[in-house]
Amino acid sequence: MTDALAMIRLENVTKKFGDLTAVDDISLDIPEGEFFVVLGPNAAGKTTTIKMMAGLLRPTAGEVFLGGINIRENPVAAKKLLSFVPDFPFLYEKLTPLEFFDFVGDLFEMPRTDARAEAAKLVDYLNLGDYRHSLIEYLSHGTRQRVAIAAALLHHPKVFVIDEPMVGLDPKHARLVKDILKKKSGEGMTVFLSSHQLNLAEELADRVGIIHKGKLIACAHPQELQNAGGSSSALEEVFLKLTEEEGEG
Ligand SMILES: Nc1ncnc2c1ncn2[C@@H]1O[C@H](COP(=O)(O)OP(=O)(O)OP(=O)(O)O)[C@@H](O)[C@H]1O
Repeated sequence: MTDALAMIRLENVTKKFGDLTAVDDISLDIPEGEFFVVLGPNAAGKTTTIKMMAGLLRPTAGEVFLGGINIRENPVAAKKLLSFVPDFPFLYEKLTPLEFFDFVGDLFEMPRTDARAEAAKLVDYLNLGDYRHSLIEYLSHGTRQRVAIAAALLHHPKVFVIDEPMVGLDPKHARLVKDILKKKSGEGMTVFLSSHQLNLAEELADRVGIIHKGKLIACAHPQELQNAGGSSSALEEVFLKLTEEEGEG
């Protein structure tokens, strides 16, 4: 992966809110097709990092690049590569999922026939068939979450950023979401996923990053992290040890 173009690049990114440094000088390169999972305790700075990647927050210092494009200098071109699913996605309540997919397809200037063909595949895959004509306002949290993920996948994003994707999903639908993200990553989509679920990182990640107190304190293949924690440590032990040691210093 030496000189491959990083699909996501954070260059000395810092975000301050008044006196609080929420993200502290993070640098990170994520190559095309990598499945990157970021872990960290509450208030570590994960969502703030993600919002800077998605162009929703401007770093106090440092730069973010998507596909080599500086998101501050060229936000529209950078965001065309991106899909971002927040932990509580915004959806238009008065649309049905199919109407919403049409809307998203138009937003990304997809030909209607392509958008509908892709939407049909995603509806099928994510088990949304029974709800495709229901108003979004009547859907359960887990169903809405799947609608948001389907909408985000519709335009074949190069970079897929998702904050806490499994919240509210039952085991069957969590499995479907994990499988489709892993499959898309295998096809070249770069995934940046934030979670509290360590097993998710063990299962899916090509690389795991641990953010604590705004700093990226570890970044490696899950197995390497486990090895670093002792012969057969579970990722949980490594995570607890790293975030505890850094804790009261
Ligand atoms: N808009 C804001 N104004 C002031 N402080 C903020 C703002 N957004 C986040 N913070 C603070 O920045 C720190 C990092 O928050 P962030 O939401 O990035 O953490 P997180 O790692 O996503 O946490 P969690 O796992 O609890 O969701 C926290 O102390 C939070 O209170």
